[in-house]
Amino acid sequence: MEVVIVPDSAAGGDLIAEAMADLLRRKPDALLGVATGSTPLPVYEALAAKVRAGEVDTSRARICQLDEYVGLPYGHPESYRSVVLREVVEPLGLTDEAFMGPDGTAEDVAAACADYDRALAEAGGVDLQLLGIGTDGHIGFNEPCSSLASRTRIKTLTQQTRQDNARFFSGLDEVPHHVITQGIGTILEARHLVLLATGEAKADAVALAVEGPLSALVPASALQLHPHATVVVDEAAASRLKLGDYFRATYAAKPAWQGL
Ligand SMILES: N[C@@H]1[C@@H](O)[C@H](O)[C@@H](COP(=O)(O)O)O[C@@H]1O
Repeated sequence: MEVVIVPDSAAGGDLIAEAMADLLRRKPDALLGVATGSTPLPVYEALAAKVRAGEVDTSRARICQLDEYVGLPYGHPESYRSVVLREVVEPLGLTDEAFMGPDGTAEDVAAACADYDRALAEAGGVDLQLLGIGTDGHIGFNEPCSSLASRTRIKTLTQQTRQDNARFFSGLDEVPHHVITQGIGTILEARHLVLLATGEAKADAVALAVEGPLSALVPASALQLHPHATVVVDEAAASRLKLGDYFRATYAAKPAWQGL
């Protein structure tokens, strides 16, 4: 696992957008897995700016969702499908054709989950999966004690996560209890995992994920199992890392040709 400590969220966004652009220059139809929440927005803004500046062509890029609420009506502004279309697909000038996600409106949720895992595999697998982290250490919507081998499935949100996400809804009661999320096993199949965490509120979760034991209690610790995992954190999110100085020195000495 590589840990990169950046001064602020904008620098983290630039760094990851450049990694995505670099991937798309090598593989124009790369499948990019995207995350929702506030944290990844600087990544999407920086990537869209690169497209406008002619630095990268995303016209053949493919985008896939990490997770979804169950039961929000199609077109609900806070369904993750709507969020990803609004924040990623449209700004990159892509159409719905380039986009795939699990069906949170399906009557047969188990079948929708299995369908999504199959669709990801048939698409050739995810090339780069961007992740955020919940304050409880979740990735996607894999809450604490999710199996490290889990596949895409339905999960029940913790009260903490529902409270954290209530800001996107008119109140806590509006936040669904159930979600579909790529499993931890599914996420680990992506070729490159990039987790972005910013702000003091994520510092404990980051320290446990990076330096704690591998544990289902901290789902993000599963990144320790992945051969190509990059954790990008700002100073506040890095503040509880014991090895912060080592991570800084290692990144400062990294040959530029290696990229992320
Ligand atoms: N399912 C999403 C996660 O993918 C995201 O990482 C998390 C943190 O969001 P934020 O970046 O807004 O803190 O929120 C939700 O739970």
